[in-house]
Amino acid sequence: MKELRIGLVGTGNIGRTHIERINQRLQGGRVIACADANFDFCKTVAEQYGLDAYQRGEDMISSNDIDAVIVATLDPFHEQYVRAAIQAGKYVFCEKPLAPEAEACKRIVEAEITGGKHLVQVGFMRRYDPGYRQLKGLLASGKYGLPLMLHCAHRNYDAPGFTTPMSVENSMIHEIDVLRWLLNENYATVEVVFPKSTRHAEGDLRDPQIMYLTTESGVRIDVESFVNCRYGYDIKCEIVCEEASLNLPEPPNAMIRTNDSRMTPICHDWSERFIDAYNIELQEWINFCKNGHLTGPNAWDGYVGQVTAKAASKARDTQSVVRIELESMPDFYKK
Ligand SMILES: NC(=O)c1ccc[n+]([C@@H]2O[C@H](COP(=O)([O-])OP(=O)(O)OC[C@H]3O[C@@H](n4cnc5c(N)ncnc54)[C@H](O)[C@@H]3O)[C@@H](O)[C@H]2O)c1
Ligand SMILES: O[C@H]1[C@H](O)[C@@H](O)[C@H](O)[C@@H](O)[C@H]1O
Repeated sequence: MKELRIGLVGTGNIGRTHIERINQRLQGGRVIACADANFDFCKTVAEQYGLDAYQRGEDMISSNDIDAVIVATLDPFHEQYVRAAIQAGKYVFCEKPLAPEAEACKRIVEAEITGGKHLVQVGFMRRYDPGYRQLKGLLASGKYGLPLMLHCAHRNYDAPGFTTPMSVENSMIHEIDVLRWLLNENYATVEVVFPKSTRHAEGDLRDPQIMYLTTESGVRIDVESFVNCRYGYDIKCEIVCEEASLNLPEPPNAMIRTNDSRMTPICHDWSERFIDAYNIELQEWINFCKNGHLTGPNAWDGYVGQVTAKAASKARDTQSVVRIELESMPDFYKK
């Protein structure tokens, strides 16, 4: 295959950044078509980037002009397009979460198994972030003893329209996935507690929230989600091991001395903070689609994430510690 011809559904914020990175920076693939429920906007995006515009995502996905699909719509609409891609036998990269509900993720898993081919990759881009990859390498080296505790924070400058469940399902889902990948084990229990809420939280939103996870081997994790922190985009991860504390590196920035102070700027949002991770994940996805072998986060990882998120929702609503019940991984995903 010369160039992977990609159709993208969902031309919003991240959809457009993916079009730009694939068509202007990455190799071996090209977004040639797009679709969006807001068709007028979709046409302006198509015109800007020289793409074909489709009113219905399903029509684009089944078109013979398309080899592979990217889904970047709002979360509740991922399932319909991922399943349309599976139906058409096409590789599909779905932005996280695979779907907001565990049941929807399970339907995707079942459809993929029925189709008999690994087609789905989930946009858990932190697995590709050079900093998290360093942490994974340090843990694997065995030099620092076993991990015992993790202290994490996930802060967004703001999050218009966010609801209390979204802090887990849409935001902390990144930690749920990347920490399971880092530690190479599943979770056993989850609890969610609420500190005092910020005055910047809209409507009924409880913000910040703290999620406590324990893994099957007993590692204890705390993750703070603060989606209206109002100072920037800040992602922290400290892994306390038997003989060391391992810390996620921050993107480098020059320190500025000015106005009687020292200042080091930080990122404003995810698009700056994880730019390398997005580039690496999509370049690898294009390469793997072309040689017919996906290795990134799969539909089962997406499902496990939402089973954990569902347990977290129950823990939040009941203010109790909830056991995470996960069936064993199907053989299909062990290959
Ligand atoms: N990996 C990351 O760090 C990251 C970062 C940002 C967003 N995301 C994910 O990407 C997705 C999009 O987020 P965003 O910030 O770009 O949102 P956005 O609101 O900017 O864009 C969403 C787009 O989906 C379109 N849409 C809504 N319903 C649709 C439907 N039924 N069919 C087709 N199109 C539909 C909207 O018209 C809009 O253009 C979300 O799932 C989000 O969780 C991931
Ligand atoms: O909390 C946000 C995360 O920090 C980003 O990485 C995106 O996933 C975005 O969709 C979330 O709302």
